[in-house]
Amino acid sequence: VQETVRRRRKLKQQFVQQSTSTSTSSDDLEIAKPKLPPGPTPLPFIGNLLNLSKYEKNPYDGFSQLGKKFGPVYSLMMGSTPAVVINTWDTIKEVLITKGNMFDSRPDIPRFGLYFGGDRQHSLALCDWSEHQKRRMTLARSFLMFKGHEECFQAFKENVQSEMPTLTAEIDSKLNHPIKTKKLLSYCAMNIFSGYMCSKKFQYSEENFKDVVKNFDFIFSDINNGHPTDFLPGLQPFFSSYFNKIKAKTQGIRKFFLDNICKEKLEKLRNDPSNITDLVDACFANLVAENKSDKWDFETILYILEDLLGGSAAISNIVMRFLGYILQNPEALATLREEIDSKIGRDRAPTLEDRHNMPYSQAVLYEVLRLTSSPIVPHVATENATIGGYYVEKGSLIFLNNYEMNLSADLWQEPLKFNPNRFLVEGNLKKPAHFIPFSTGKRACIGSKVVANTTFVVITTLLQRYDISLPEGVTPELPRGKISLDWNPYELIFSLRE
Ligand code: HEM
Repeated sequence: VQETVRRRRKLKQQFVQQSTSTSTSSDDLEIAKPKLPPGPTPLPFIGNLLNLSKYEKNPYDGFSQLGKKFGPVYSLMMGSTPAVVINTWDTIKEVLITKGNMFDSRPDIPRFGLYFGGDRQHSLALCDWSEHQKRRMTLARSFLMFKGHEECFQAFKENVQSEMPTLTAEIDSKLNHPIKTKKLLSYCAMNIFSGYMCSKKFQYSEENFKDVVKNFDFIFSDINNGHPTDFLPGLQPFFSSYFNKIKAKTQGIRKFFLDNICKEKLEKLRNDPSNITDLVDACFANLVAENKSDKWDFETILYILEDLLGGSAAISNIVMRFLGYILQNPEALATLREEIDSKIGRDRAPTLEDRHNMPYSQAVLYEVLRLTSSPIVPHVATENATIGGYYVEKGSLIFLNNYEMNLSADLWQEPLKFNPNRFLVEGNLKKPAHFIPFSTGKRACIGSKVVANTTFVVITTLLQRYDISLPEGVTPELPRGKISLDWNPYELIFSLRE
């Protein structure tokens, strides 16, 4: 502990010296006197992990509780890694926007590499920022955020809508009985994603496809939960079978895409390099780029595909949560139905364009996201810096407490109550600036539009066609602080509407 404190004092001194040597005005000299954030005293080896141990299921709740004692910005030692927790909108903005370039890395957690063939830099979400990442994200964003890409939006729209008859046919074959709904929604979401990104869809009955979707859900759930080795890497030898399981599952996923998508796609591109019809083609175009520095290797593309297709697991989980909440809130369900019946009716299928005309359905999604309170992936300081006037050393982990932004009684009335109307003002959708379920700034989520659009079409299709209920005695468990639910969290019963 003394060593850590000594090291941090030395770093602070260096930082102050650096700042003062380049300062010219008295204002700059003021800025050059930051104080260290307060925080609980760390123990040797484990740091402050004990302070968080009783919040194992939702560490961000723990971050909020410790904030009541230590203030809105405080320091922790996660094992031997220094960390800073920030609990206010002003400091979150400072990290994500004003000083975004100083906090754009990700933590070096052993599992992060394991998901991506041993190197987390292969991942879009878990890598540090780099020129290579910028190029990958520019390409991915153009396909997923649709900005200025009307043809992408149209292709996505056709994909989502054309998957709905497959989903309803599956449900129709099991009417009035409990159905493993999350499983069906996972197949549906994966087909929408692979249809759109790779121009390829699969049968829900294909064994390989079923395995890969289940493996993706496992990995997604694993990422959503913490693990003892994250901050105590010395424990890795005790978890070798768990690590091997992750390795086997991710290798299986990669092999599936290699065999079922990439080989075919490469062949097509070799025959006609100008024939670019989807995101995989656009990635492969970089494989054969003429300028050497623009070239991507085959692995890069495989991992991009894996990362983005894996996003489909977020969809099935959030749709399950959406259904779980409205089934427990009959008033919201009735209002949602009324909106569907009045704006779409019963005679035509819902379309993506309907979304902008249906603010209540959007407000319900916001309320589901607020109560879910999925964390922002931790950022890492790339240089010595300050947050809220406190000194933060290079390499510190930054926990941006979204849970506090979503559930603080200072920011919301009756924060634990399910009330979509809080997002409506005179019938129009309104969201407070501090509500950022997809984060903001240079590392913000690029899946937000895909989430909003897919969830909208799936939910409206189901509610337009079916009465949905929970089996007798079942109450959905909807844990906060993560998106993922179990593989079969609760079954649902569908019957055709009168
Ligand atoms: C309900 C669903 C989802 C939620 C709540 C969500 C939320 C988030 C959040 C909070 C971040 C971290 C941003 C930051 O560190 O500042 C993130 C990153 C990311 N998300 Fe999502 N996400 C969802 C679904 C998706 C989907 C479906 C995709 C892909 C199709 C996706 C792709 C990504 C990527 C690639 C990043 C990394 C961005 C970067 O590090 O530069 N997300 N997401």
